Amino acid sequence: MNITFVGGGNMASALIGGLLQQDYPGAQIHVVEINAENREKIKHQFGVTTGTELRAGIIDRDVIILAVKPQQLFTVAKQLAPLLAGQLVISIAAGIRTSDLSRWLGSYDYIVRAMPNTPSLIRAGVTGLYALPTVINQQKENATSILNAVGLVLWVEQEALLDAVTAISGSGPAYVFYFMEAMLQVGVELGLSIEQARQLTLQTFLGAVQLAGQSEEDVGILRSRVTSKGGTTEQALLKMEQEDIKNAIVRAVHVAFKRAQQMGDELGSL
Ligand SMILES: NC(=O)C1=CN([C@@H]2O[C@H](COP(=O)(O)OP(=O)(O)OC[C@H]3O[C@@H](n4cnc5c(N)ncnc54)[C@H](OP(=O)(O)O)[C@@H]3O)[C@@H](O)[C@H]2O)C=CC1
Ligand SMILES: O=C(O)[C@@H]1CCC=N1
Repeated sequence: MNITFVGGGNMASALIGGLLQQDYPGAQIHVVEINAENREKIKHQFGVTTGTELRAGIIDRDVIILAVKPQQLFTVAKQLAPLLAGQLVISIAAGIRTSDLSRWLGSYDYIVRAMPNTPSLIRAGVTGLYALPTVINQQKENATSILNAVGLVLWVEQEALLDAVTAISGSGPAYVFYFMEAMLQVGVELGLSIEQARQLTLQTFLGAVQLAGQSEEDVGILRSRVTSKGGTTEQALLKMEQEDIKNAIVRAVHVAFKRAQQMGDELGSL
């Protein structure tokens, strides 16, 4: 499949990097990017062809992945509309509904909405997918195969659930990195070198994730196994409870979900 990315920023880079790591032929990937700095970065990092314009020849490809910011999608869609002739359009924009994108593209039928995440760069991503009912099976398979190359794929039947996917796994890596930043900070405050704090923190996340993934028990039980009576973890968790950390995280993730809905409402009215 020949793929054109429109927008070559953070998420497009993660997808392209993951695809190339899986031996996807770079010659089949083209990136349209208006930002000169990002365009150069993509060209040097991945060796794929780049350009600044949407035009026939670039767009007559099997798959077009829209990877601009949600606020930029309307303009891109309006430029793209006259160039479409049956290609599969995959939009990764948070919040933007397929019905609105279809309207901007002149009642276009072949749209899949995707919500990937940045670990796609190392093929450890996870992507939620939703297809307009008019998308043909072969195109759904193509979308699955592209996103499967960079991680796990999960189709949802109701498009609204993609806003939940956005709040959990789309934004999720940032929550994890935030927690890591806190652990690293304390490690250094307590006298470890940055490298030691980094090794301890990363291996702790990796080990905990692998343990949770391989265990049949739920994460609450796994947590209780770390928490020795009268020990250190108990004190740390007590402090977290007192500071209402879990509820703060719950509220924060709900806010991400609401923001996705809000972007869909606001930008969808264009
Ligand atoms: N980052 C993430 O983890 C994830 C992001 N997403 C979605 O992916 C999309 C991109 O996000 P992200 O990569 O973070 O954003 P970036 O800003 O890093 O990337 C978007 C790029 O597209 C460029 N661009 C803007 N207009 C055009 C145009 N008309 N033609 C070609 N290129 C254009 C931008 O240029 P300029 O900088 O000059 O505006 C920018 O370089 C968003 O819709 C986001 O919701 C989805 C899942 C995860
Ligand atoms: O922050 C954002 O809006 C995008 C969507 C999910 C991750 N990044």
